[in-house]
Amino acid sequence: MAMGRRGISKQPVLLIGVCVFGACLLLFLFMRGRPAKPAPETERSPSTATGLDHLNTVATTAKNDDNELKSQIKEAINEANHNIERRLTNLEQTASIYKTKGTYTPPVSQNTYPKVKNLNEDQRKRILVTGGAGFVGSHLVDQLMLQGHEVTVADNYFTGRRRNVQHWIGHPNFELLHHDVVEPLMIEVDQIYHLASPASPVKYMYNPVKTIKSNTIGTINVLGLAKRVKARVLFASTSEIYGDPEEHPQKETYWGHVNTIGPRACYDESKRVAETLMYAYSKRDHIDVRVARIFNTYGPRMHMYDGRVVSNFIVQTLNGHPLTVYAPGNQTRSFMYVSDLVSGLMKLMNSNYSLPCNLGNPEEHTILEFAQLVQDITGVKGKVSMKKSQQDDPHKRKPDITVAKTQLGWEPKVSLRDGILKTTAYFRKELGLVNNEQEQ
Ligand SMILES: O=C(O)[C@H]1O[C@H](OP(=O)(O)OP(=O)(O)OC[C@H]2O[C@@H](n3ccc(=O)[nH]c3=O)[C@H](O)[C@@H]2O)[C@H](O)[C@@H](O)[C@@H]1O
Repeated sequence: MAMGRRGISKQPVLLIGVCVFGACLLLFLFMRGRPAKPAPETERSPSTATGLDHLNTVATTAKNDDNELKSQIKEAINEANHNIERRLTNLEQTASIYKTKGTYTPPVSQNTYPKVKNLNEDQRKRILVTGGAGFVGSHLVDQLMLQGHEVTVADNYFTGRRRNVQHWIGHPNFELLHHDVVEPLMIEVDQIYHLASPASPVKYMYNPVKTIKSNTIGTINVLGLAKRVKARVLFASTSEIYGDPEEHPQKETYWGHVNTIGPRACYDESKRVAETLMYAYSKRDHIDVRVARIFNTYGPRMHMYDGRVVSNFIVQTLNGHPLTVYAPGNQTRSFMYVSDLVSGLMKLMNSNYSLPCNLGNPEEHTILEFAQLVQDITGVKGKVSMKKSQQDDPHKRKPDITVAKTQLGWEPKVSLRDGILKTTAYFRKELGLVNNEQEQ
């Protein structure tokens, strides 16, 4: 019996041995048969890359020495497994931080930040910027940080980008939350700049219901937070609440002319409701509110494919493509550089003025003139390609900024020429037409 058992038990061992050897041989032949074309480094994790390179080396050097081959392959597989386990542990740690804190700020290798002011406890405010990773939001965050405040950014990254605030990540005064304002947020703050909303017509028309939710439910959530923690709120409203205006230039007292069922209504009407909510909460719950009606703003950190006219024209010019002008071309806009807007927003927030306030540059141009200006300023000649008109596109727009001048002592400072030059320099970099060092 004993002899029989020993005889039977030898067979599976032998079988397993043959299988392992066969598998290794197949792997060896497979590696040898593969063309020597490694995947690009960016597509491979370091652990996978190390493991595969090792296997390749083993497979090509071991030749006929099967035992050596087997043990080296085993070693390579162990090493790859070990690396995978290590990376999994790291990911699990990250996930558990995210689960408990609702946020995860990865460590950054750099520890040099732009120099911020050292404010004492009384002067330093805790400030929330919704949409703070967006084009305007990130410039505002820069100024608030430089002034020495504690800044929390909440952004869902629909149009915002982490890279816009990358330079603050890890700073003790800065926190970045991946958060959509349609969900409530529970934090302690003294001031809220509520900027979260898509702003380019192309982007806000992409999902009209989502745009409406961001501006209505999002604003209710922000006002709810303001009520709980007694924070002052500034809402980023827009010149679009005037619709296709019948009064020119537009004063804050003008009630507007909006097509409630047109393609722009999701933005225009939800911004109008948001303004209404601001004053309804203010009246009922005594919340301190500010409403900025922002006119066409441009500058660095606009997305290359944002879709608005300034980024479109500059990128088209630099790419040598025709400039797309929507008919008729004699519609007008007044363009403000982003740093002017940021100083206006901060002045309004810290003023005693609580009624809506226009922030814009009153210098008005037709779109055809603007196309010519972009070419003159950049020094690159291009063609104009006339496209069919956009439904409900406002025919004219120009802010009356008397209120901002008298109540805030604010007016724009950056000329269109300087602003376009700075923005062009930014897009040159984005397009890879110049390296970073050259531009700085
Ligand atoms: O800043 C504002 O006051 C508001 O206006 C903008 O809307 P709009 O003025 O239509 O912005 P653009 O998309 O830049 O268009 C400006 C004009 O240029 C025209 N355009 C746009 C893009 C293009 O490639 N070609 C072109 O001729 C448009 O038809 C429009 O007449 C945005 O909707 C809002 O973010 C903002 O609140």
